Amino acid sequence: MSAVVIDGKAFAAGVRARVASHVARLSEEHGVVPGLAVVLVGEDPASQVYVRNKGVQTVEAGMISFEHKLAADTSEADLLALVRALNADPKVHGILVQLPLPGHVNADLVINTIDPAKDVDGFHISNVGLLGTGQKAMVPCTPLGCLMMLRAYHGSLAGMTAVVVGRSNIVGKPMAQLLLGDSCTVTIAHSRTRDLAAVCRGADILVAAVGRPEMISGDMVKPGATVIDVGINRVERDGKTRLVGDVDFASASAVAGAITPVPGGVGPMTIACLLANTLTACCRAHGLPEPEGLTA
Ligand SMILES: NC(=O)C1=CN([C@@H]2O[C@H](COP(=O)(O)OP(=O)(O)OC[C@H]3O[C@@H](n4cnc5c(N)ncnc54)[C@H](OP(=O)(O)O)[C@@H]3O)[C@@H](O)[C@H]2O)C=CC1
Ligand SMILES: Nc1nc(=O)c2c([nH]1)NC[C@@H]1CN(c3ccc(C(=O)N[C@@H](CCC(=O)O)C(=O)O)cc3)C=[N+]21
Repeated sequence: MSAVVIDGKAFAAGVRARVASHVARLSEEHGVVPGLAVVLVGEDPASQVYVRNKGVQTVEAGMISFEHKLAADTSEADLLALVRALNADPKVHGILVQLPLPGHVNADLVINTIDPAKDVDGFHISNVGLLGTGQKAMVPCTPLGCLMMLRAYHGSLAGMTAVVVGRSNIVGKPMAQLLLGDSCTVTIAHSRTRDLAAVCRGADILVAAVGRPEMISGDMVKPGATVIDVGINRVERDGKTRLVGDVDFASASAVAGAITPVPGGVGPMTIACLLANTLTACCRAHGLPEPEGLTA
């Protein structure tokens, strides 16, 4: 069997087009333009590429992009002061502080200083609590993008067995909450899980968010399962730097029913969902109707 490849890049282009048309309507009918502020501390090359992509796509969607690039040795106090200034700025509807932050900064403190209504990453404890209790929240972009693709492919996910490999606050845990919200039977696996292969083989939906290149191989996949590969790993192959996922695409796609590729899968959807969250935050801030189908 050869799996259907879920085209995240095309899917993301569709989401961005829907965002852009809603943004155009907002500015025509209400004179409101959504604004996204992205804060990058330090000069990690991968983060710089990612932040640049976000800025370009924000502007392409008709929104305003505010980029704040700070030196790696910026103090925690200065970063907190910037976050508070962005909280108070009415032109800014969404705030994203790129992670990871340098070690001398308390990342939890920074994230929890963001106004929850502007927390387009959905990492603030208020949004985490709202999501966990099934209330309206800002939903983390990467898991939201995965959920959108799963819903589009399967329709209802109710009753399916889902396994999420990885328990980080930014991917694994919120992914599990969203799948539970869609009535999957959810298992979260991690580095201490016994017999990971057997756990994974029970999954109708297998989400890999591990950060280990090509760790999930075809023998860990249930025949016909849907495999979502969140991993973004830069590896050296034949003298070149290549991007690979946490799933061994060649062996897994021979067994799975559907699979997302890397690149061109979850990554582009993450940015599309960031734009969708910024639009949603803007609509909520102005008491205007929210776009449909762009939230969880
Ligand atoms: N496409 C996108 O938009 C995004 C992609 N990513 C990518 O997703 C991946 C995961 O990111 P993130 O969640 O931040 O990573 P973290 O490093 O925060 O978490 C990794 C998780 O994987 C688990 N793990 C590590 N090794 C194993 C193992 N051998 N067996 C089972 N579980 C294991 C860890 O378990 P334990 O808790 O026990 O240590 C941990 O829970 C990375 O490749 C990252 O680059 C991340 C964000 C967005
Ligand atoms: N506060 C915060 N929020 C995040 O959402 C966040 C973060 N910090 N820190 C880093 C991770 C990583 N992440 C990616 C998003 C898109 C691609 C992406 O677009 N990837 C393209 C390829 C891009 C390339 O070629 O490098 C693809 O998979 O096709 C990758 C990675 C968001 N993250």
